[in-house]
Amino acid sequence: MDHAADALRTDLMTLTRHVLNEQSKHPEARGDLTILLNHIVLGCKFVCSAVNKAGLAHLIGLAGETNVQGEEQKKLDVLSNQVFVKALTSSGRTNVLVSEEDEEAIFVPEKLRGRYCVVFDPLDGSSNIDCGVSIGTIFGIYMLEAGKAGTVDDLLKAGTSMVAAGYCMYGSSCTLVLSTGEDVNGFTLDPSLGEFILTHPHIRIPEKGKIYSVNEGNAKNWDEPTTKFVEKAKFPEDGSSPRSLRYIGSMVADVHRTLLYGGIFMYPADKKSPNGKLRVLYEVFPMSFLVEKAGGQAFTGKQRALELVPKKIHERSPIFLGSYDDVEEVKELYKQYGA
Ligand SMILES: O=P(O)(O)OC[C@H]1O[C@](O)(COP(=O)(O)O)[C@@H](O)[C@@H]1O
Ligand SMILES: [Mg+2]
Ligand SMILES: [Mg+2]
Repeated sequence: MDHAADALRTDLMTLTRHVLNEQSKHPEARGDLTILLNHIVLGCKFVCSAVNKAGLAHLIGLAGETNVQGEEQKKLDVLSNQVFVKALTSSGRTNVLVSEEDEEAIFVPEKLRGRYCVVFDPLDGSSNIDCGVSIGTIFGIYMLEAGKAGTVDDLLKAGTSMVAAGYCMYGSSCTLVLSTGEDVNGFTLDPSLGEFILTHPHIRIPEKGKIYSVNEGNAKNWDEPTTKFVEKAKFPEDGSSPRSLRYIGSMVADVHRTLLYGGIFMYPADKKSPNGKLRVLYEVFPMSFLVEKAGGQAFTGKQRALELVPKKIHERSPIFLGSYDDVEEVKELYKQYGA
């Protein structure tokens, strides 16, 4: 038997094939989610190619506009948003869209309308664009009843109602991490083939980590549980080695490392930002979904992150996510010291 050829047949899995395999587990499925995911993947490939060329093509610069968060938009933010709105709308499978870059929700015209709602951050970590550090796209998917014209209320629901979530990281390689509700799998883009290949099957986050990830520049404004956690990470009381600090400042990259190596990523509340910085719908929920599916936990300082019910589409929340034991420690500290 030709073992090499056999290994190739069984081990080489493209993202397209993987999504079709997932679909086949649901005999009633009509392939709508598969088509939608294909369009998201197309958007990711497009943005990846733009990110790779950005420095060369003088694409980077100010677009002369500000987004709904009051931040200056880079051209790449604008371009990524346009790419995803087009990719999602033209899939013919979406209904209501919420993007970080658009103040209002987008309602897909009736002739293109499908049953999925998508929330997304088209370009996450935008302060890192100019220095070539990893950035990404984050998305979460909800399903409506068939034939229904969605409203914003269909998205103001607990994160537990998402049916799929993922992110694509534009870094030293382009990596897409996806969960359609069971396990979490990572795919790396082979740029010459133009295919995402399964490189990280069944991602499981280590139960306990040795890394903590937080913007320590905000430390003077933190609440007591966050301060205590970081103090213990640096000066362990049990004589163990201190944990390492890693903070990239792109949520996608910081969460990706946390998923693979373990540890905790946090963007806590502080005196200046009592709701933290990260947005519930298209940052906190999709990442919490992936971390939970990989065996970790996600906590807001008050509750399980996915049980939060947002009141506004651009709402923010504090977040602590990562290895099960590390998040458990944070939960204990909130019990002990309160917020
Ligand atoms: O610079 P800070 O305050 O540490 O914030 C970093 C966080 O802000 C973000 O860049 C916000 O995302 P956007 O770039 O999509 O606005 C996250 O990716 C990151 O975790
Ligand atoms: Mg973001
Ligand atoms: Mg963004």
